Amino acid sequence: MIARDVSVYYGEKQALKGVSIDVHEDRVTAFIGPSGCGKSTFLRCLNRMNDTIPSARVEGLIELDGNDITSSSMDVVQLRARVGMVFQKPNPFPKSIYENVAYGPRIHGLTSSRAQLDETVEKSLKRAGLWDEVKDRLNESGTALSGGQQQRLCIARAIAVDPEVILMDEPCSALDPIATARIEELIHELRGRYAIVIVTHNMQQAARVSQRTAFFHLGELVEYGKTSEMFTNPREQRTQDYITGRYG
Ligand SMILES: Nc1ncnc2c1ncn2[C@@H]1O[C@H](COP(=O)(O)OP(=O)(O)OP(=O)(O)O)[C@@H](O)[C@H]1O
Repeated sequence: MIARDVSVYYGEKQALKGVSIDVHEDRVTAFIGPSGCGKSTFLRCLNRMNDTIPSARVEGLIELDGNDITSSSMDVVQLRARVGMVFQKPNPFPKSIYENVAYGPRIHGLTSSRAQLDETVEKSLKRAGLWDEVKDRLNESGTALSGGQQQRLCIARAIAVDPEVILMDEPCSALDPIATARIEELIHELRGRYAIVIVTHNMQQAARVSQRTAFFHLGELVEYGKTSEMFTNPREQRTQDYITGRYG
């Protein structure tokens, strides 16, 4: 996925200023920066979630496989299957565990029989590291699971439609350390199969899970590069100040 000169306005206020970035298909990219710097705003550009905010206006070019996703002819439902999203608060549908995962493949017509759908549900739950915990209670409500399990269910739901990119907006901030560690392990396991972009407040988490890091400040992309280099030898003073805890 590539973004070129992307700016976002909420009414008159400019929240993002000319951001350009290439998201690598086989890597995990972390977006870091102090509160209000525009990380989530930019993440939401990548699957047109800003469309749901009436005051938001997006300028610039964002391409997925060479197609401009900002174009009015882009099918947004289709786009959100190709570029899935996992939110800060786990948000399973108030339906069974099975239905949470089966919903996407069904509405997108990805399976032709019940057996095939069963297979997709099982495969997605396995990839999300949840199958063993739920295989005997697929008909129970998704909302009855623990927070960490709910988040893995949301990841299984995203995976079920075979996306190219998975966007995660602070996916662990509502979870305890054990549930957080499981999600981080899962990110490792999913890497290579999907491009993953994760917004995180937690710099240790960015350092642990990502290979590329983008540092945002006041709506600008200040620095983007290899995570290992960014945390040991940042090019920009503002990055240095942030990672050493001088602000944010
Ligand atoms: N729906 C909205 N309407 C108006 N302004 C908004 C809206 N969402 C975000 N903003 C503003 O845009 C700027 C960037 O916000 P954004 O949420 O993208 O930052 P962030 O880096 O993700 O912050 P945080 O880490 O606190 O979530 C902020 O000044 C914020 O107040």
